[in-house]
Amino acid sequence: MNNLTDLHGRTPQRLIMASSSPRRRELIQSLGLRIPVTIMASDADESTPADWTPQQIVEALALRKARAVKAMLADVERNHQAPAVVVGADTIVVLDGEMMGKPLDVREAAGMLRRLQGRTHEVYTGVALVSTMDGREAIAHRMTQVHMKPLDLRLIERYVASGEPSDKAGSYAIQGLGATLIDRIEGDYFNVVGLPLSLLSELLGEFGIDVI
Ligand SMILES: Cc1cn([C@H]2C[C@H](O)[C@@H](COP(=O)(O)OP(=O)(O)OP(=O)(O)O)O2)c(=O)[nH]c1=O
Repeated sequence: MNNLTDLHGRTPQRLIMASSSPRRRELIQSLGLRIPVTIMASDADESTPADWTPQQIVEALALRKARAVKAMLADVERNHQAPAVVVGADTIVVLDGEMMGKPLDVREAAGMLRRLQGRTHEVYTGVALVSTMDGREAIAHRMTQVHMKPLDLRLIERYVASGEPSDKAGSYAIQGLGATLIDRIEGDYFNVVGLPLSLLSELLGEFGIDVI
């Protein structure tokens, strides 16, 4: 027996993305995996102690999301035997050590963009995989540096009015109109969008799922 199978020699037969984010859904589906991929939003608590680092936060929240969906599955699928791997992810933006999640309203969105404009910030995304077969877990994160152009206040107001910032950490979407606000990045683009596909493929490999 190799380390890609559980004690019964089984490999995961399905993947469950523990997310309500349409970006994460599209990204994981873009891999075209041979096993079925389904989506299930988690109800995980996203509060964290004030002294945690960005790495600790994104890894812990990614794991909470994956564990919460695994627990929900145990309730709703008592008789479902097909072994699954649940994937959770969490993204935050960090400027000068200050962490930014999703804005509560347009005022906060504009405030975040006023601070980010003309500066370099970091985007952290944690990814966690949890097996329903044996409870095995794998957790990691990636960091991408993002250089944002200087933006004048009227542009920020117009961008916020577009509605795009509302459900995005740091109040911008690099995959949307926000692309025009970014000068350049260092690191994985998909990490900024919310699911680093390169890291995800490495973790899936540890669970016996080959992307290519
Ligand atoms: C910086 C940035 C973030 N984002 C998004 C990715 C995440 O969806 C969101 C960060 O919030 P998260 O709390 O990580 O995720 P979520 O609440 O949207 O979804 P779920 O917890 O159900 O998986 O910000 C972009 O889409 N583009 C970007 O450029």
